[in-house]
Amino acid sequence: MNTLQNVSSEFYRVSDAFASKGSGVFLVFILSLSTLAFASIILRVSSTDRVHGRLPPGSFGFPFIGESIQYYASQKDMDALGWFKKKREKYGPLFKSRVDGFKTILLDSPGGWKFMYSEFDENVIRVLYPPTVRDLTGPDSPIIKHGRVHRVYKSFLLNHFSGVDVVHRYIPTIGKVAVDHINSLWLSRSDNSEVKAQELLQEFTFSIIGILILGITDSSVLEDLRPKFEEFVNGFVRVSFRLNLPGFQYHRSMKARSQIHEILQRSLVKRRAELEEGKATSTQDYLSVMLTHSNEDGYFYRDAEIRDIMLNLLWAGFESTATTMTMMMMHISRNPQVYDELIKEHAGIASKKAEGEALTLQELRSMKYTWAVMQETLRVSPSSADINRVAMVDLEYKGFTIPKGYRLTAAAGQSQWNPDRFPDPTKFDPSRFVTKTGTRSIEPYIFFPFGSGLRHCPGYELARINTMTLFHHLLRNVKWTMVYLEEKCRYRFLFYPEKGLPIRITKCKAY
Ligand code: HEM
Repeated sequence: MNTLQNVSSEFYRVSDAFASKGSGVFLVFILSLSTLAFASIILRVSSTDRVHGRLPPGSFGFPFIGESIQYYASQKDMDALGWFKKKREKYGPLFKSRVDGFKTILLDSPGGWKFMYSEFDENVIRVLYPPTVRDLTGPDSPIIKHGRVHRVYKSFLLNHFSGVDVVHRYIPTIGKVAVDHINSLWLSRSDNSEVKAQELLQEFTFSIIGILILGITDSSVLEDLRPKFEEFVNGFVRVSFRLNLPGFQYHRSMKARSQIHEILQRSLVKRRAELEEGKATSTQDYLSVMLTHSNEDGYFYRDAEIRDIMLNLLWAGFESTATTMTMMMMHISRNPQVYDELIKEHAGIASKKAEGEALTLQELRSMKYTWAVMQETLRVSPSSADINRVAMVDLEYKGFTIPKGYRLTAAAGQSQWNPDRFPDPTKFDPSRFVTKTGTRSIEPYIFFPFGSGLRHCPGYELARINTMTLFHHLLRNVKWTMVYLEEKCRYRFLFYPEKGLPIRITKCKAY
């Protein structure tokens, strides 16, 4: 084990003790120990590695915090002249730094990103999540697992969640939820009063995931779940010590996690009974699938695993999709020519359909311009700003050694905001992804909003269909204007409009 792994595991051990105990005596004891441990961490982190080979160029910056401040500042702001660019000019497309306490190798080339994504063997490169994410997602969470356990889970998920036949089944439900949502929440507010688009879009995404994944159709259950889920998510996005004590965000989020598990367990027990009584089908949603199908080893998931999987999917699918839709709405509002192109595309599709007829998968896939608008949204305002892995052995890349225990990081902004790859990067221009005759192909490994390789997002198709469907019905029925056209965006691991995108809605029949 090298220094970093010693440091990380020591840090995690101390942090584990903090996280699990709450008594006063224990706290005093732990506080003293942790002061010593922290001092030793600082000393050891500052010490030099014994590296076999040549490290990539760069500097680690200050002990422990390293260059985290510069790193996060450059992720917030699409300033092509920022820290990333200075580093690239000084060191080239592969450089070392220290971010979040980790000795980190930042990769800034398609070849480097391809290398990082080749998580071909968990004994070589692994996915890396911080301990708070590990705690909140749970011990049975498959996304933090590696190797065979992860692969079997992933293929189960993809078979039962993203296959074409499954997607066909989901489409009418998504269409119905979208129309009901617009009728009840958008058209009812079309008196030009101010409303926050972000909240409406979150409501929609939550209902879809609630129905398709958790199998919750009862709106009172969803209403009960929602505030608990928000508290749970705060544990990922707010900076907090990993202290399971009242007053700390970590404690509130872990408590919310237990409350959500209770709700999920009730849904699970209810569904099991409904399946036995023939009142539910084995494929009506992902909950039914998990209760009735075994994975490829012939193994049925335990209740604890099902709860963790459901909560993981809710977490992974909710914020990313809702935020992407919100940012997409903001970009459309600011670019009237994009709005006009969208109307043209959707009017063309609607003209071939009877009033109220559901969209088909083929029609959703034919929405090339809308898809380009969604991609351009994810380019300008990425919803996964960085992807992290850890080297499990000393790795060799381009004549350099990436030592065991080092973090490998691909920062979306480095690629997506680079003027050499995307000219005039601050301009919102969907034509980067689409031509008059179809989709424009993008060089591999320069744009990866849904990741790549083994960890590629399994919710990709769902996110796309949700967005295409909702915008088809929204553009048809309402016109919105931003209250603050120059509203700024904040970055908290995702980009959010600072004020929640207040808009005014009016009814319209665009096509
Ligand atoms: C616009 C919406 C979305 C974006 C931009 C997005 C992005 C991503 C990215 C970049 C990753 C890869 C992370 C890595 O390599 O470390 C990922 C993984 C994942 N996503 Fe999504 N996602 C979206 C929607 C969804 C939805 C709707 C779901 C499910 C309901 C979902 C479930 C997951 C899961 C479970 C993983 C982990 C996969 C694994 O560990 O193998 N995502 N997503």
